[in-house]
Parts: sequence; C-alpha cells; structure tokens
Amino acid sequence: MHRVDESPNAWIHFLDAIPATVREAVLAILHQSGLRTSPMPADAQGYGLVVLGAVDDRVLEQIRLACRRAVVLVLVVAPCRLSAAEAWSLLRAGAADVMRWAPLPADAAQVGARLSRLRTVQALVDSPRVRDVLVGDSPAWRALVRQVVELAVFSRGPVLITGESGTGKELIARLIHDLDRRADKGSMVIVDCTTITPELSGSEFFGHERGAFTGAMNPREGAFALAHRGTLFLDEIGELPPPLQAQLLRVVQEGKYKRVGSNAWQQTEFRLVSATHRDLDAGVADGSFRADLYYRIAGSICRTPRLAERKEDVLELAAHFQAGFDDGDGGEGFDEPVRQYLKARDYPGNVRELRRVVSWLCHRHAGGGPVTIGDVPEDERPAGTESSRDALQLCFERAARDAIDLGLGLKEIGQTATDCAIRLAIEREQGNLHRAALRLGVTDRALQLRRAQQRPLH
Ligand SMILES: Nc1ncnc2c1ncn2[C@@H]1O[C@H](COP(=O)(O)OP(=O)(O)OP(=O)(O)O)[C@@H](O)[C@H]1O
Repeated sequence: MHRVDESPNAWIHFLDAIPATVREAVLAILHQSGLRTSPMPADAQGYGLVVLGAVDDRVLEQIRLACRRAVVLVLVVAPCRLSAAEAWSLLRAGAADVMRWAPLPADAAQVGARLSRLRTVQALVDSPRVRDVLVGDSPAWRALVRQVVELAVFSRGPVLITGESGTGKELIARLIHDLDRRADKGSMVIVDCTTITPELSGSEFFGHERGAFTGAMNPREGAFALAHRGTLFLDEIGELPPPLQAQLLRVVQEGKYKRVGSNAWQQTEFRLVSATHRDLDAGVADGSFRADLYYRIAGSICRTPRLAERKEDVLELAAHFQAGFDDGDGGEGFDEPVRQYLKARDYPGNVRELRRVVSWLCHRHAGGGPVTIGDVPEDERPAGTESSRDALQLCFERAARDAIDLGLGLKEIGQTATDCAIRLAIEREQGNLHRAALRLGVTDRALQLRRAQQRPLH
C-alpha cells in the first residue's frame, strides 16, 4: 500500500454520472492511503477533488465554478476516455491538474503527493513573503507567481524571464533566490549584460589572476565564482553579443571555467536566472542569439505580462507604492476620480511607470486624507480620455459641432471617428494590429476590413 506522507485533507465532489460503486471505491482507496476527505462545502475554498466520468459543457461550467476560490484536482475515472483536447479544456476551466484514475491504491498516493505539492505552493503564494513583494491578484499575475514559486522551491534548473521593461523581471529573479531553501545558500549576483564589453567580459564573468593583463594588480573573483551556491542573475541577456554568448556555454552547462590568466579549471554551482525584454526565439531564428546558449538558459520560461494585460492590479499596486512612499504627507488612499484616472491611464513603461505616477501624486499631495484630482500634474490631466466620461463627452460634442458646421453627414462623422480611433489604437500598440484589435474590442479580421475601407486622410 502506498501511503501519502502528510495525510493531506481535501473536499471531494462526484459529478452526476459516477455510479455509487465507483464513488465508494474511490473514497475507500483515498482513505486507506491516509487522505482525509469531506464533502464539498457550499462556497468551495481550499483544496478539492472533483471526480468525473465525462467532459461536456455542463461539466466544464461546474469545474469553472468549483475553481473560482479553490485549488482543484480533477480525477477522471474509467471508463471515460479523456482526450487531450478535453484535458486542456479542464485545465483552461481552472483545474490545477487533471489525472486519469483507475482507481488503484498507487494512484491514491499520486493524488496525495500532488495535493501536498499544490498546498505547499499555494501557501507560499498566499504568504506575505510573496504577496507583499509580487503585488497583484489578477489571474494572469497569480498564474505567473504560482509558476515562479513552484520553480523556486522544487527545482534548481535555469529560468529565463521574458517580458517588457518594467514588468517585474528583476523582482521575480530576487524572489527565486529568496525562496531557495538550501541550507548553505550563497549570494545573488547580478550582471547587467548591457554594460559588459568584450574587453571586460572575461574578468567580469570569470575573474582574473594577478598580472593577467595590464592593470590587473590583484586577483579578482568573477560573477560565476561569487554566485557559487547562490543565484546568478544575467539581466538583459539578449543584449550580449554572439562572441560573449560563446564564452558562457561551458560554464552554464558544466559549471567549469578558467580565470583570465590561469590554466586551471574552477568549478562552481549556481542557479542561473536570465531576463530579457527581447524575443529570443526570433533572435535564434535570425542568428543574433546562439541556439545552444538559448536552450541552456531557458530550462523554464516565465513571461511577465504587460500592465495593460492586468489592469485589475493597478489600484492594488498603486496602494502598495503609496504605502512605500508614505512619509506622513503622501496621502491615505485615492479619491474616486483619481482611482478612475489611474485605472484608465496608459502605462507604456508598465509597473515602473505606475510607480513613478504614484510617486508624483504622493509628492504633490499635502495634508493626509486621500490623494485628490488636483494632485495630478497639469500636463498629465486627461483631456478627453476615458478616465473622465464628462470630459470625453465634451470633446466629442466639440468635434461633432465642428463636423456639422462643416456640413458633414452622420455617416461621414461616424466613419471619421472610427478611422481616427483605429489609427490611434494602432499607434498606441506600436503597429501591432492584433493588440490594437483587442484594445478596440473587435476581431483581427474586423480591424483589417475596417482598415481596407478607410479613406485616405486629406
Ligand atoms: N508585481 C509587482 N509588485 C510590486 N512592484 C512591482 C511589481 N512589478 C514591478 N514592480 C516594480 O516596478 C519596478 C520595475 O520592476 P523590475 O525592475 O523588476 O522590472 P524589469 O522587468 O526587470 O524592468 P527592466 O527590464 O527595465 O529591467 C520596480 O520598482 C519594482 O519594484
């Protein structure tokens, strides 16, 4: 009999089609394995098992509901022949994992092990140690944090973090190091690859012996030695020119390197975390980034979302930054128009830009109480942006009056407004038509058709 280690408990829910005999068999095996179960509570939270025998739209909806507040493992029992597409749809509905189940005692141990892994990860994700650092509650952000925590705690392989500037890549690298549980943990060493020149790279990365080159008065340890038993963070690795990429291959793979001016091999062991805002797949395709290095640094890939993809987090992040700036006069919370302004504003610089915005709001604010609309600097005030419906209405009114005075008809006014919105959305998304379509709430195809119908500007 396989017994689970920590006698985890979870609620369990059987969907309609499961016969009573199977239910009893499942419960008996789980209990024999040391896993304690209780019926699913009305507002399911915590950890749960949903046992099902078929996947259809109704089942997916039930999974979606069950997963709203709980971490759910789906067990699919025979004779259901779960297809790969069905398994993915269960995952997309929110399941933490999907297991086909005989049910046999050995499988019960697997269920227990998975539950205890999910529990460890979730407990960390919800802990102040993580929540107070990687702020945000949007689904996109929570999914990333869960991935990061699991990688940090249960693996020591290389991690590549990709994402636009200001999205929290360095913060994630620091958390990975912080969560490393080894007893004799070394330091975190950060190398900004944009500052590494071919002349300096050898010494920076590998260190040098005394007299290795002119000016090398004393021996020096390089980044790989300093990161021994710790974490080496190679920031902006996409900026490293190909000859320098080649230098890193062996040490990244085997942990072996030679100091400049020495013939002796040194051994080091570290967790490699790299970050880039570049698309390294494209770099590999066009030859600017070495494929062999790419596969060595990208053991796992974490992609940080743009702030525009997690607008739900803006106010929580703003409150976090405000608390950090609080020197007594920075305000307590934000007045409603300011909240609307913060939510509606664009942040091309992502979270870093939001931090800057909150910083000037707090600096302009005086006298406690919530930050008010007058604290928004003049040149930052929304002139007819969606942050103020009234201002927007006024702008439209002005433009419509001018159009009517010019003798334009309704069709032409509507078309001009649409053309203008399309042009601006494409500009805002730096020419990315897919993102522009998302921003305007239309399909890619609808955007293309509209563009094809656009009249040239006079
Ligand atoms: N989820 C978050 N919670 C709290 N602060 C965040 C979050 N994401 C980013 N920040 C803050 O935003 C700023 C930029 O973050 P960070 O330096 O980690 O971004 P980055 O992606 O590494 O940027 P770059 O590519 O420009 O180096 C920092 O002040 C950081 O504290």
